[in-house]
Amino acid sequence: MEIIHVSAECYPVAKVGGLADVVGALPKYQCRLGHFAKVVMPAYQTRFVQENEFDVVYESWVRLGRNDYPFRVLHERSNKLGFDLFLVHISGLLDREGIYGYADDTERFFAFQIAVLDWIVQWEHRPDVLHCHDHHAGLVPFMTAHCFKYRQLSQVPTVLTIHNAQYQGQFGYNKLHYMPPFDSWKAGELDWDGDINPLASAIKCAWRVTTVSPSYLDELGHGARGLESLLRAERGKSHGILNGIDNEVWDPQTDPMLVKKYAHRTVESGKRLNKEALCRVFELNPDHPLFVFVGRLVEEKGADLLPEIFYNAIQQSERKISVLVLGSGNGDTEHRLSELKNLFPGIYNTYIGYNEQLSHQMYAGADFLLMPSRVEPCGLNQMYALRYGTVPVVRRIGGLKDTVIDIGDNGFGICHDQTSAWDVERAIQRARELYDNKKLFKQVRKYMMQLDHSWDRAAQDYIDLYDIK
Ligand SMILES: Nc1ncnc2c1ncn2[C@@H]1O[C@H](COP(=O)(O)OP(=O)(O)O[C@H]2O[C@H](CO)[C@@H](O)[C@H](O)[C@H]2O)[C@@H](O)[C@H]1O
Repeated sequence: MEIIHVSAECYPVAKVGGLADVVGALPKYQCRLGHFAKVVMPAYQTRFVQENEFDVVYESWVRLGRNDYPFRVLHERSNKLGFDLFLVHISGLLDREGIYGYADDTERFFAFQIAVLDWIVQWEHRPDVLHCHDHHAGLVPFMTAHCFKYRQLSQVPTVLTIHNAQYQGQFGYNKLHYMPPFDSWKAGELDWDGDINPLASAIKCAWRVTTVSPSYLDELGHGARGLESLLRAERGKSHGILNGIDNEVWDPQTDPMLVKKYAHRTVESGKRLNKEALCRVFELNPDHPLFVFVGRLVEEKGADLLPEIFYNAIQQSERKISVLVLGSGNGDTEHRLSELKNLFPGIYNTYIGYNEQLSHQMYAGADFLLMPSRVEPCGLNQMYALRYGTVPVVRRIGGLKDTVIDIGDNGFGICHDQTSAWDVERAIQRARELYDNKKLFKQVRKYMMQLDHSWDRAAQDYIDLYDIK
């Protein structure tokens, strides 16, 4: 089967969050199952793009309104990622250092999707599936179904994977003319609530819709930033497939970013050395349980509550915990988290920014990883934590509910039901009790490191889904 993944992110080419991890791993595992999975994404100015070699496989131009943008499709030469990687290079639009957050993001991703289809439609053969990830690829199902110039692709099944329905990419009808000529009777399939909404359009037009965990699919029916009724209406073609993790990138036995590599048999000494190194850099006490948070500092992750949670938890523990935060996002949260350093030197520290290596070192060096998310479609961090022997402290929601079992239920994590400071503080207290129960703590760590969350299962689940005809 030939599967084309269309995405805005792919690790290690360009990463903002979990979308990149999934698109960097799923195709690799699909190829290992004997299929031809490929990724096509924008050519940003990232290190990976600058340091690797590419061949030009197609050249043309995209028209957006009155502007013409020449574009090139580049193919990575060495198959470095374990699948074919194609980049769409559009000068002036996509070739920037950042991935999102520009005033013309609508134009950028519109042009990207048109370029992708212009390229694919002139192939001599048809791919078996176009697999679109999130709203940046959300106009593809509409375009293949209704744009005249893509008629030859109209029979190619399209799959939409929703990694996060909080972001929908909506824009006004003043940009409708960017769309290549289409059957205007079908314009309603672009619309949601008076806007053109790429995510809603993809939910309507895609052949199948998937979410990144089964619980998230259920939750979207009553919380999806306005798309609840649409998701309920399209439930029949929707499936929840739990993400996996790339066991090769995330393996404490081989991870080159760690100070000391370790396996489940050597978890105690291995984690101790990583913890000491981390605590040295951030001036924390390695004898206290180390709680960490890694992620985007946004409300959906519960990051706005972290300053209050840490303030209270540090007092409640009589200053006998260590805390380290890595993340960036909301300016006010960043500021409040940084301020806390002045109150609790030697106990609390924070790194505002993005740092892949530090994230690995934190999963390895920490005792507990906090994820007090309000919304968590799947969550990968908790699965990385499990693999590195770090106990996840999570809210029971979305994929967190599907992957973490509380120690009270003979599991390996600490769960709480709400995203409130009180709930998280209670959970931290339970975590301290677990830390003090050395025998149980050791047992739990060893056990969770042997859980299998690799992509093998989920990669096959997607293949089974494409196969339903
Ligand atoms: N400052 C920083 N420095 C270094 N690394 C950082 C970082 N901030 C985040 N990361 C990394 O980014 C990734 C975050 O992945 P998540 O799946 O937890 O969340 P995200 O909300 O981005 O993804 C969305 O898509 C994924 C994939 O489907 C879903 O799991 C998730 O629930 C959904 O919200 C992890 O690899 C984490 O280590």
